[in-house]
Amino acid sequence: MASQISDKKRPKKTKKRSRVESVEFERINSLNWNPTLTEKDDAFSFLIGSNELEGGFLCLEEIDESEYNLGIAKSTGGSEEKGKTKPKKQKVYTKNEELNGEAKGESKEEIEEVEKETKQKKKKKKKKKDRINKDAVNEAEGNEESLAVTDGNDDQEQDSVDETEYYAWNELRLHPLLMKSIYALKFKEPTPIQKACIPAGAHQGKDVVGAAETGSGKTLAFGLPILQRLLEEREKAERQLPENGELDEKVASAGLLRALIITPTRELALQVTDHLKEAAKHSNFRVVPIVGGMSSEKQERLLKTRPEIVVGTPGRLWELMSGGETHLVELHSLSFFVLDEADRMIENGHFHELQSIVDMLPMGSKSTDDDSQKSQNSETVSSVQRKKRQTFVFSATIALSADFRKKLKRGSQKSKANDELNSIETLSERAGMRADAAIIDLTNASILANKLEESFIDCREEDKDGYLYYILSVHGQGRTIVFCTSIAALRHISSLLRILGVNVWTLHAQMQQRARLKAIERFRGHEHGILIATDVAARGLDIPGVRTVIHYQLPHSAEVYVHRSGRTARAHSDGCSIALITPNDTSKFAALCKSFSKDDFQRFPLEMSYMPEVMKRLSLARQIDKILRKDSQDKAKKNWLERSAELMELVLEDNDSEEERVNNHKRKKATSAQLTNLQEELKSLLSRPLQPKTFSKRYLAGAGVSPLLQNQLEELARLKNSNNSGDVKRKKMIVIGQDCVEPLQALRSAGPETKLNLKDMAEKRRDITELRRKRKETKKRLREQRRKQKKKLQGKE
Ligand SMILES: Nc1ncnc2c1ncn2[C@@H]1O[C@H](COP(=O)(O)OP(=O)(O)OP(=O)(O)O)[C@@H](O)[C@H]1O
Repeated sequence: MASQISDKKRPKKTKKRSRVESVEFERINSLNWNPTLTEKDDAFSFLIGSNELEGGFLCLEEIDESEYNLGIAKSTGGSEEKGKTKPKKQKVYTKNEELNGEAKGESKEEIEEVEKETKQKKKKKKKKKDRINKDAVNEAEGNEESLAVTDGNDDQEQDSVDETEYYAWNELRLHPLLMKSIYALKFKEPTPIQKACIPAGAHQGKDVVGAAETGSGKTLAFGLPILQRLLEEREKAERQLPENGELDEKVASAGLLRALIITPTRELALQVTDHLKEAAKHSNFRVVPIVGGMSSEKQERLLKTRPEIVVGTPGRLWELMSGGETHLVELHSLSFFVLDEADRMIENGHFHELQSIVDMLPMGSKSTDDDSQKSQNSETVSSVQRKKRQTFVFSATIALSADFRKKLKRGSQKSKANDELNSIETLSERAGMRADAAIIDLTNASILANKLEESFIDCREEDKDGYLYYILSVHGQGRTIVFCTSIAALRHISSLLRILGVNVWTLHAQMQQRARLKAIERFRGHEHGILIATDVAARGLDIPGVRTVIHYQLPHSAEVYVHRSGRTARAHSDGCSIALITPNDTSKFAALCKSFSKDDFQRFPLEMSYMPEVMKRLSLARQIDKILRKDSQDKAKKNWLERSAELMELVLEDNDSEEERVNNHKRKKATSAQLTNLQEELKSLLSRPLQPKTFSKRYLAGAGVSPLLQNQLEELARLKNSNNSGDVKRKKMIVIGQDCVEPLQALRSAGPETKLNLKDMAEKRRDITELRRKRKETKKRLREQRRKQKKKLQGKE
């Protein structure tokens, strides 16, 4: 309907509108995007409202609207049913239609009611402006009190904000409503990737390829430009309205899908949704996640609320799109297309669906007849808007991908030889990325996060469990994520650690989505939590306070290593990673180091005197685990047999002889007694703190060291170390209060002797190979000599 209106009138109005637009543009550009709302600038106050559709992990986990008061319209998703979710926007459009005399089926009373409501709103708006104005006056009069930035809907949010602390954001000219969110998030300054991407994405309207280290704020680097442009667009249309009284086509496009963000994992999609919701809190844009593992019907209901921004995983998105879900197939209005963790997207398991989604996007500037066909169905958005769709492609490891590395080096020039279909470059181009895209690569040579300290422990395969237990119990401070490559390994260590009394949560792809989210939520809620995860948790998960990442098994690629390690040392924090390296891993590890251009790696400092006690406990735990595993396997087998028999209506007969039954019974009893004994023994060991066999001269360690004693010992260590400054290597004393020292702290306190120079290592390896070759040659020569001598002797005879 809206397009019918504008189509008829457009030719006459174009000139006037473009003049009005240019005046408006000038005015908007001249606006100081300072969050101090003055009467003149405060055109947004009436838009401020709470986004009722709050998501978050738990909301989505349960996703039962009634439990979480989501207020999702159950039937048609019509605006009337949305309740409080988007009332203001909806009313504005109704009014617009009325002004254009095009409103259908609206009675006079309805129109009067709308007018009445609009008047009330204006009154409210004026009240708020007065209040803000008063604040501005206070400020102008030199009142030192910081301005309280409040949400338009409630006065409870009275956190006072000292805007001067946020001056670093000024140059980015973000919308006041976005600045309000930034104050609430307490992000004092933009991160470098945000600084680089916001001008290009938000003000120059460019496509952006962004590469920056893990945890560097990439989500807002694409999220803020999207919100900024949507806000500007809305504001412009709102301002235009009273002047020409005509319905703006972009305003009419609200309620259509404007931004589609695709992430490789469900958890990441939910997290990005949460992050964007926080940023969009005051702008009233709706952000909805569409991910697998949750009921499609419920997600379809979420889509009926017609969110402007959808964040999803390729599988579920494609499932709904190919099923013709209305909101998702109306892509003519899409102005932003984002590939987060783009390099992961082109890997197996994601690519097919993603390609199908990309192929559904209108072709932008390469618009074809086919597109114009589609646009006939599009009621509201002009082809100009379609051509302006922005594409954002982000990842921390994009620069590690061979084809993109080339592109990043070349700048925005187009690739000449790009035959590979499943490359990020091809995918971006198919998604409509323009040749003048801004390419922003802030990754350093090693790609790894700056504040990340890396280390390794070289050990035998059978000792890995022991070292893992050692780190978790001797240095059990802060959150830790232990990464495994296989689910079998994950099950093995989580079972052992639980027997050893270490509380762990697990996360892997075979878990139900609900359980996956619960595990993350619980891990997030525990200051010293331990999460054992496969690589589903490697990308994007943003959990504050993760201090240590342990690679129990090395990942298959350098990219995954970067992302795993990037779960720590995020935002402005530091952290460390520890890789457990067995002899089988050495070549893989060397290749990893090579891809990060790393010269030296640090050995994690171990206090070996703990190991006898560690191994004693571990041996008991392994025996207990074996018995419990066997028992549960037997039970599962029995249950399966019984169930199958029941299904087939058969009666199971016990064919065992009396003697066999007695023996079985005896065996069970003995196993049970053995289990009790082992458990008792382990319990008694666990009741005592883990103690080193002997106190080393260099390390003072032990459980239960009080903070006071810890301080005194540290002071002593400092004194001792400064007295022996000449011979630091031998005499340096480190104080370890068990459970008080984070792995990072232990790593930093360790002397330079733990540094392993990889060049030296490679040289040594070369020397050894050379030595072996020489030995082999000598042996061969000797053998040859002996053979000749033997022949000679035989000839003489
Ligand atoms: N300007 C900022 N100042 C402080 N913290 C910020 C800022 N921007 C984002 N953050 C915080 O930094 C953390 C990491 O952000 P984000 O998840 O966007 O990183 P990322 O670069 O996408 O990481 P990854 O590559 O691992 O996905 C988040 O907790 C986010 O809230």
